[in-house]
Amino acid sequence: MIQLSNITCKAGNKILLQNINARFEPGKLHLVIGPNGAGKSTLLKIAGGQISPHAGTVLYETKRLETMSYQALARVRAALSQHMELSFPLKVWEVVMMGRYPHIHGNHVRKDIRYCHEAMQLFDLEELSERDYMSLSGGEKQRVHFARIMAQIWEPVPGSCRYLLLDEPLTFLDVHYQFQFMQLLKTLLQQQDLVIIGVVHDLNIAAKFADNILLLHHGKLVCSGTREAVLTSAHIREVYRLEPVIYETSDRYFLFF
Ligand SMILES: Nc1ncnc2c1ncn2[C@@H]1O[C@H](COP(=O)(O)OP(=O)(O)OP(=O)(O)O)[C@@H](O)[C@H]1O
Repeated sequence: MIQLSNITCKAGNKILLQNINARFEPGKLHLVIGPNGAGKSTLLKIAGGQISPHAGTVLYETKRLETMSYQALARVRAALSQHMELSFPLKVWEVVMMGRYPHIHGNHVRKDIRYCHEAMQLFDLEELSERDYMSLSGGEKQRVHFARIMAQIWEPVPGSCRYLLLDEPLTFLDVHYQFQFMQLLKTLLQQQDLVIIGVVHDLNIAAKFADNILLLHHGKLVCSGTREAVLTSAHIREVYRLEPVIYETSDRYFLFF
């Protein structure tokens, strides 16, 4: 579980996040939505320990995040950033192996190779394993980074959850891989020690896959909960200045604009 309590974050005089309280339990898919500039990436970076808040606390289970060493954190928490680019020649498997660095003392061992191989299988990357990363398409590169971050937290950690933070993971993916990726997250969540928080822009993706949706606007948490509670006409109008038509049946929930 990750718990954010009374989180406030500023840049100069600008308030990026104001008094955010949120709890991210394992086994559920938590998706953060909100318009451009709402504070979604900032929230994710604070939850992942990449930036520190000006006020408030971040707990990983019962541990305060700032008491964890960088290496201890990197062994349990993997983050996919919005702008991850590598501009030096590496093979695909070498990029995936970078995920294992927090676990490696000296050279990688057989176990690291196996985990990377399994992570690449998960994202259909076996055939690309020897390819130069820089020669890949945007969607292929994105899948390499999925494999890298999964390799980072492949092994369950005794006494701890594992945490996966995904900032706009669906960018670059075609609709097939978008759905495949979201389905895969749901499957991974059957391992009850995984906490997954993602940022997405597509409200229908959030409606279809999220167990818990957090709606941010101007650095404030407007509301959180189920799709029926969060993706209402009133919230969409207030935050996105659009009038949706909502189609709802017992198992489906769509927004049309
Ligand atoms: N270091 C900084 N200095 C000044 N302003 C910043 C800084 N970092 C972020 N901001 C501002 O804070 C606001 C929230 O940024 P953030 O990246 O968290 O938004 P977001 O919801 O992820 O947006 P998007 O959907 O466009 O990616 C934006 O207005 C951004 O310009």
